Amino acid sequence: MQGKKIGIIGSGSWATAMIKMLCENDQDKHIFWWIRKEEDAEYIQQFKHNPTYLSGVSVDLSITTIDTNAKNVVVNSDIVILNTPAAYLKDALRGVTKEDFKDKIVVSAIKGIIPKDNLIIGEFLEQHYAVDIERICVVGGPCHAEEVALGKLSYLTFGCKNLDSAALVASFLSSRVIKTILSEDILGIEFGAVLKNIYALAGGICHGLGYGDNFQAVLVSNAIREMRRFVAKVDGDTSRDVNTSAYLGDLLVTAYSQFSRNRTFGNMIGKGYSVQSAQLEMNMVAEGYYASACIQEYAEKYAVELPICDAVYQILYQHQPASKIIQALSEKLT
Ligand SMILES: NC(=O)C1=CN([C@@H]2O[C@H](COP(=O)(O)OP(=O)(O)OC[C@H]3O[C@@H](n4cnc5c(N)ncnc54)[C@H](O)[C@@H]3O)[C@@H](O)[C@H]2O)C=CC1
Ligand SMILES: O=C(CO)COP(=O)(O)O
Repeated sequence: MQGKKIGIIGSGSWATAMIKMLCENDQDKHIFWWIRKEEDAEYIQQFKHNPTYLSGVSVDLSITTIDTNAKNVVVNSDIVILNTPAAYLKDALRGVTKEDFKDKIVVSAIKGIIPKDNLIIGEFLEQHYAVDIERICVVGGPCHAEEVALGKLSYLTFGCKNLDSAALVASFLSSRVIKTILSEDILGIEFGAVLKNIYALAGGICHGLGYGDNFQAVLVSNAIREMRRFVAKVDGDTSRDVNTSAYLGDLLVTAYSQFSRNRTFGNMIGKGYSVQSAQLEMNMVAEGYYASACIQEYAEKYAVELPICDAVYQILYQHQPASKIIQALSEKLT
């Protein structure tokens, strides 16, 4: 086995899109891919496709080992990419120890907060697995798995305090159609991604209620300012440029794209679906639903006003009528 060994933990759309990026990138490597369900692993082994997500993507089994044991994948890899929804990460890593993560570069492709622990993934890795901040990398930027599957030109931002590590990870995912950007702003990229999901959910709710593009534009304009205020409050950095692709870019793609899980989920809520029925209707996870509850605690902790996040929380968790809450929100937007 030549080159670096790269592990992927996750078997949904984004993990499958990353498998495509890795398989199409021409650097020497071997991939270890954790698949949650035994039957899916057998299917991929036989047919070289994920049966459930992005089934058009073909898996190069000459450089990919499929495994249903996450510990094996972590232990065998030099670089481990975490790619489950945040709510399932602890479950996916059951049995994996701090020792297993020792000296690895650990990459989070997750855009969510671990519910109950209320930790973004970087914090979770430091606290639960003693992963040093220099070895934690996050992947952000506007990039839908479905467009990666279609070979559409996309840009990813790799955030790491150690830019050499960010560059190393990026070098395995880049290609003619995947451009990479490096950044040291792990915290900003992580929180930006968490918040944009909540804002896209708000946009979906408004669309479902019948608000038009004029209002959506005002909502998104307020959302990026709310994001900047929040992240600056968390780390005290007021110089961050949120108009770049990892922040504004990701907010725009999630707020407007037909592929967005969060917008689709919000749209159903705006149309009157209950949270449960909207979740059942989608075979995918809208991270913004979980993040909405978690971010309330952060807002209190950092004493920062987040009117859009508050509105989403009142609709999803306090069962307030969406039309009344969005009407009240609309009075606060500028
Ligand atoms: N889909 C996309 O285009 C992008 C997704 N992301 C992020 O990637 C992360 C993964 O999301 P997706 O791949 O989109 O997920 P998805 O919504 O496509 O798939 C759901 C995933 O959850 C897993 N799952 C369902 N029930 C589970 C359980 N009980 N225990 C463990 N796992 C379970 C499924 O196996 C599947 O991997 C999220 O944080 C998302 O925000 C980031 C960028 C793009
Ligand atoms: O983060 C994403 C694209 O950058 C995916 O999230 P959505 O599917 O909600 O847009």
